[in-house]
Amino acid sequence: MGRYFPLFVDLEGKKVVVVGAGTIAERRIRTLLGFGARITVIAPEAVDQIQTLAAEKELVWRREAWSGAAEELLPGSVFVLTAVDDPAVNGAVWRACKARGIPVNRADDRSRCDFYFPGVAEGGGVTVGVTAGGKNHRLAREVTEKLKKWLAEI
Ligand SMILES: C[C@@]1(CC(=O)O)C2=NC(=C\c3[nH]c(c(CCC(=O)O)c3CC(=O)O)Cc3[nH]c(c(CC(=O)O)c3CCC(=O)O)/C=C3\N/C(=C\2)[C@@H](CCC(=O)O)[C@]3(C)CC(=O)O)/[C@H]1CCC(=O)O
Ligand SMILES: NC(=O)c1ccc[n+]([C@@H]2O[C@H](COP(=O)([O-])OP(=O)(O)OC[C@H]3O[C@@H](n4cnc5c(N)ncnc54)[C@H](O)[C@@H]3O)[C@@H](O)[C@H]2O)c1
Repeated sequence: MGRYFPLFVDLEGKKVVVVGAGTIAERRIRTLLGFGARITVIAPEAVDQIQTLAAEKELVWRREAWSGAAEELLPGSVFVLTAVDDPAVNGAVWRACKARGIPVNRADDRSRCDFYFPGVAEGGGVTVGVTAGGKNHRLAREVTEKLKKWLAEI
């Protein structure tokens, strides 16, 4: 795998589908909401924070397991994140997205990501996305934290 190009995407008012509503989905949803995305979450169970966001109408939670019927929710999604604790489900979501040409990120398999979810640092009107090329999320976090501190000072 080569290096990934850092693309900056306008998400304001745009649809993003997230499959799974656990710890990883919640962290990523928070980041995406900060960029104005209109999020639909598909999962039978959700962590409290996602339930609260749904109750506050910050996102739409479809309380259902991934299925063929849920595929109808994919069209129009700028990209899809799948962060389910079951590789079979993540694989099914991945295939459905590939069949429709929708960029997809599988949180459990770096080799099945059309894009990586970056560490995001913002400050002083600057947005930085950090990746270690899929090979070292700890390093990505460390660099992101340093950048956040540095950006807060400018
Ligand atoms: C940067 C950050 C953004 C974010 O996630 O928000 C991020 N991972 C973060 C944290 C983190 N990741 C993992 C743990 C738990 C384990 C631990 O503690 O060590 C924790 C810690 C935690 O969750 O606290 C495990 C893990 N990660 C991946 C796999 C699958 C694989 O490698 O194949 C597995 C094994 C899963 C399993 O066990 O099945 C894959 C990916 N993770 C990526 C991004 C993508 C680019 C990475 C890069 O740049 O190199 C990439 C390649 C694809 C993608 O998912 O986009 C964020 C840190 C920044 C922050 O927190 O601010
Ligand atoms: N990329 C990363 O940074 C990273 C970090 C840690 C873990 N992971 C991977 O991400 C996966 C999710 O981690 P987590 O900690 O958020 O898990 P979690 O257990 O907190 O959440 C799993 C979610 O998947 C949902 N789910 C289960 N079956 C489903 C189905 N059939 N259809 C739709 N949703 C379903 C559950 O309801 C729950 O909301 C892990 O299995 C791991 O492989 C990735």
